[in-house]
Order: sequence, then C-alpha cells, then structure tokens
Amino acid sequence: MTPFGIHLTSYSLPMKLISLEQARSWHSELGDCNNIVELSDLVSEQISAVAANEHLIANETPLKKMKDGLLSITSSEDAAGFDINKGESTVSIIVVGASGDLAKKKIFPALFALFYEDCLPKHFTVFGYARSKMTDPELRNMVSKTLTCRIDKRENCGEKMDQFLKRCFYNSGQYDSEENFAELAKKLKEHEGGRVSNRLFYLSIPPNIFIDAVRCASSSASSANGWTRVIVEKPFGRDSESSAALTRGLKQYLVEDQIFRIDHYLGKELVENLSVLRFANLIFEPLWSRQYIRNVQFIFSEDFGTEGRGGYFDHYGIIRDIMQNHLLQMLTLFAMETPVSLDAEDIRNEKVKVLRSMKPLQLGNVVVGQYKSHNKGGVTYSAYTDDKTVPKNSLTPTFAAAALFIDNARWDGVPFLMKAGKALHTKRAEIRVQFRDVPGNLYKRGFGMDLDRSTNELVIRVQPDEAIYLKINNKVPGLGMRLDRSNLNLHYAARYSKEIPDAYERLLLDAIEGERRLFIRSDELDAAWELFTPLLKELEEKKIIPEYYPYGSRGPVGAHYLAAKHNVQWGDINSAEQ
Ligand SMILES: NC(=O)C1=CN([C@@H]2O[C@H](COP(=O)(O)OP(=O)(O)OC[C@H]3O[C@@H](n4cnc5c(N)ncnc54)[C@H](OP(=O)(O)O)[C@@H]3O)[C@@H](O)[C@H]2O)C=CC1
Ligand SMILES: O=C1O[C@H](COP(=O)(O)O)[C@@H](O)[C@H](O)[C@H]1O
Repeated sequence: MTPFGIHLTSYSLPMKLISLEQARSWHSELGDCNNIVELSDLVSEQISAVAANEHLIANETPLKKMKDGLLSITSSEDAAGFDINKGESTVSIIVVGASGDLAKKKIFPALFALFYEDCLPKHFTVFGYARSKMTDPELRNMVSKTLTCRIDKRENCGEKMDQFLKRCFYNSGQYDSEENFAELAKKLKEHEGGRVSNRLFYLSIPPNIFIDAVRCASSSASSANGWTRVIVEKPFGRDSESSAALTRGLKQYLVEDQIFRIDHYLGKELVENLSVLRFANLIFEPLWSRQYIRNVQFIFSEDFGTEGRGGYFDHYGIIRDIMQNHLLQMLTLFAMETPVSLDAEDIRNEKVKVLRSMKPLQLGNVVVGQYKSHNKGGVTYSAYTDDKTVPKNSLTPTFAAAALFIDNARWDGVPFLMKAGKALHTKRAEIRVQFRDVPGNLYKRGFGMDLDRSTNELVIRVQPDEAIYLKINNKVPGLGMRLDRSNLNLHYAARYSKEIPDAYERLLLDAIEGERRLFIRSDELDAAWELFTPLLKELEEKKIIPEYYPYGSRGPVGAHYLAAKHNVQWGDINSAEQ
C-alpha cells in the first residue's frame, strides 16, 4: 500500500487528496473507527471531484496515475470495494466452521464488538457456515450466548445485540461441496441486494480441510464484482514442506493479496505498540542494539493444560503452537530495522530480513518439557498424557525454551531467549529486555556486586494487565546513600480508561479494510519455518524425551541451565517480579 497524497491547491479544487494510510493515522489519533470511514469517504469523494475536473488537471498531474495510485490504496482486486461504506457496496463475513470453538470464543464476539463500536461497514452480514444443521434462529441463539457487553459493562447492550443478531445468518454445508457453497452464494446474493459485494471468508476449521473449502468458496461463492478475501487460521503446516504445500494449494485458487494469514498475537495492543515504542521515542532506538542490550526474552506461559485441545496439540506441540509463530513474530517486530514506511510491505520486508539473518535452531540450544500430574491442596491436576485424545507414550513438548541469534550488525552475539509452556504457575506473555551493566559504575559498592540486580530491564507485559515498565536503580530517599531498584511504570489500566480491544477485533477490521500489515506474508512464513524445521525433525527423529515438570510449576530446570549457558538469568524468575 503506497501512501498517496497530492495537493490540488493549484487547481480550482482547493483541497488535499489524502491517502487511506493518512486517514488511518488520523483515525488512530482520533481513536474512533467511524472517522476512518468518514475519511475514506472523503478520499472517494475526492476521486469523483478529481474525475469531474479531469480537464483541469490532465496536463500537470496524469489522472490515470492518480487513479492508479488511489486504487493501489486497497490494491487492484480491492478497487471495487474501495468505498465499502458508501451505500453501494456491502461486506459479507462468512465464518466457515461457525459451530466450532474459535468461532464461538473469538470470532462472533469480535464481530459484535466491532459492530457495537460502529466499526463495521453500513451494509454487512455475517454468515455462519458449517456441516452442523442449524437454522438462522438457532445460530443466533448460539451466537447470543457468546456475546458480552464488554465495551461498556455499565451499559445494557441488548438492543445492539439484537441488531447484530438480525444481521447473522446460517448455511449448513460440507466443506468440499461446490454445490453447498453455491447455495451459500445464492443467499449471500439475496442479502447483498444488488450492491457491490465484498466477501470475507474466515476459515475457522481444521487445516486439513482448508484447501477444499477455499476451492469451493472460490469456484462457487467468490464475489463477482467486489473483493474476495480469505482469513486463514494457523497452523500453516507443521514444517517447511507442509507449509509450502498449503501455500501452493491456496494459491491455486487465490492470489497472495487475498490470503490473510492470521497470527492473533500481532493484533495484541502491546505487540502493535512495539513499533511505536521504538520508532516514536528517541530514548529507546539508540539503545536498541548489541551495544546496550545484553539479552532479550520472550516469555509465554499458561496456567492451564491443553484442556480439550489435546488431539490437535499432540500433532503440533508447543514449539509449533506458540514459538514458531507468536513469539517469533514478536521477535521480528522487536529486532527489525526501521522500515521505509508503515506500509504493510515495508514492514513485512524488514521482518523477513530479520528471519533470514537468523540461523536455524540447534538442538543444543533447546530444552523441551512435558507436564505431569500434580496434587495440590487435595486437587489432582492431570498430566498431559492423561488426556484421552493424547497417546500415553506421547513425547510432544508442552514446554520449550530456546536460544536464538540474529547474525546481523545490530544483534550479533545477543541471545534472544524464548520460553513457552502450558500448565505452568501463571498466565503471562511478556518481552524482557535486559541491558548491559553501567561501565565503571560509581555506585557499584552501594548496591553490592550483584550485576544481575543492578541491570536495567525493560518489560513489555503483553498480557494480562498490560504494562510497560523500566527497572531503574534509584536512591532510596533519606540522608544515607542507599540504592534500590524501582519501576518507571506505564500501567495501562491506570493510564487509559478505554478497554483494550481483543486482538481478533483489530485483525478482522484490518482484513475488512484490506490492511495487510498484521498478517503473515508467504515468504515470511517460509523463513519462519526454515528456522524451526530442522530442529523439529531432529526432536522427532531422535525421540528426544521431554523433561517432566509438575502441573502448575515453573517448568523444567533445564530452562535455567540453557539461560546460564548464555550468561542469562530469566527475568521472570522471582515470583514477586512484576
Ligand atoms: N480454538 C482455538 O482457541 C484456536 C484455534 N485455532 C485454529 O482455528 C481453527 C478452528 O479452530 P477450532 O474452532 O478450535 O476448531 P474445531 O475443532 O472446533 O472445528 C471447527 C469446526 O470445524 C468442523 N470440523 C471439526 N473437525 C472436522 C473434521 N475432521 N472434518 C470436517 N469438519 C470438521 C466442525 O464443524 P461442523 O461439524 O459443524 O462442520 C467444527 O465445529 C483451527 O485451524 C485451529 O487450529 C487457532 C488458534 C486458537
Ligand atoms: O494460538 C494459540 O494461542 C492460545 C493463547 O492465546 P492467548 O491470546 O490466550 O494468549 C493458546 O492457548 C493456544 O494453544 C494456541 O493455539
């Protein structure tokens, strides 16, 4: 997406042509997605105005170029849907796998939240599609149970829910039936009422049926006059080969621009904020290198096991489930060079460069674990292999720690540690940046010789209770000279009254608007798999036995040895740590 702005002040139209990118940045300042709709309307009004004054501008500013530029705002396949909220176009969001866990837990609630905040286009419908037999009222009943008034808990949003539910419909069908998708298309057409139709398919189904569903959707239910986009849920394969095969399969029916590979961590508020933190503050970017940073830690933990998803999980394991995607995505945003602009392609180019500067993971730099049962306070917490859908002799890791390195000028020699686990003592996702020691520190004596304690640490707590805090050494007030470690703390709940949107809200809105910045490009995906595939194969071929850790513990001790090997101490080691 190219930012596109042309001043027309020298012509009879005293106005400025703005790009959608510009609109987006104004919108984010104003903090209300309605504004972006108004601003994008403004852009389209300006196109018409420019078209009407073609003779005035044809000499100096080639109209075609301007139009091409504007069309490239949403890419050529999106052109018809450019003015999605103008009245003449409509968006249909088709949740394929509507009866499933993710649809109920995340997708329908996110769509409702967007509707509640007036972020959805004026003309939209939501269609559930799955094999389960359901009527429209039954779907509405199912969806209604998932909706909460999370935006403003004081408000009764019953009326809004009713309005939303009236826009929800259902079509039962097989995922490999062109005929069933044609029936869906017929219903979609009825609801689109002759407007330009834009269709967003959300594949919330198991990955082995992605291609069938895409084939049928594209042959029988894609839009004839607007855009068709497909959101694909992970897992995108289980190694380089299967991922490439999936991409090839999807590209038989779709072009890359139509594919929105979702990694919901990219939609999380603090992950989006990473680039603001780095590039909109003078104080961080100069420190963001091997010169000042000793190590960086990406930590994910859940205080529950695979509950109900053991069958899926056993085929993938924690490295594929969390590290290869969520943690690696955070790492690339953390480590990338300044992109040329905030355009999707510029950012994704920089992320790819980081991935391509990394060496594939070595077995010696990885520790794997699996949770075993644990009895606490008279309650027995089951082992991973107690799940009936998991083979008793499964070696699938539910925990992993790894040390990665980026071989470029900025990061040479800096360990990037990752740690991810299920059934641990806490639920948390965070990035910890440990800075180097102060050379010739005058206060070394006042603080003791414990260098780890005196190191500055920047913590970006992605969840829960979002916060960014910086640990600094500080003088304890008083007549003496005693230092302690205190936090400069940006605690979101205290600073911002507005509730933080769920990641799926942001990502769905972006997909509707054709914004690809937070979705994974195919070369990015290939590069990510290249880093992990040799290790994953080796773990499986050598049948590496995981280190067993009790449910609810801090995970295998091996993770500490791994960190120590790289002269690192995990920042979350102390339970009192914020
Ligand atoms: N649930 C989660 O928290 C997360 C899920 N994902 C991914 O999102 C996608 C959907 O996940 P989730 O909702 O949990 O999946 P489900 O297992 O709940 O499946 C979704 C729907 O797909 C249909 N389905 C299930 N199994 C099969 C099958 N073997 N053959 C054909 N149809 C089947 C079912 O609908 P019906 O029988 O009515 O057709 C089911 O309701 C998956 O790719 C998953 O990996 C990603 C991140 C988190
Ligand atoms: O993708 C996944 O993410 C969830 C964790 O997501 P969060 O937003 O709740 O942190 C994880 O439980 C699941 O195993 C994985 O597939």
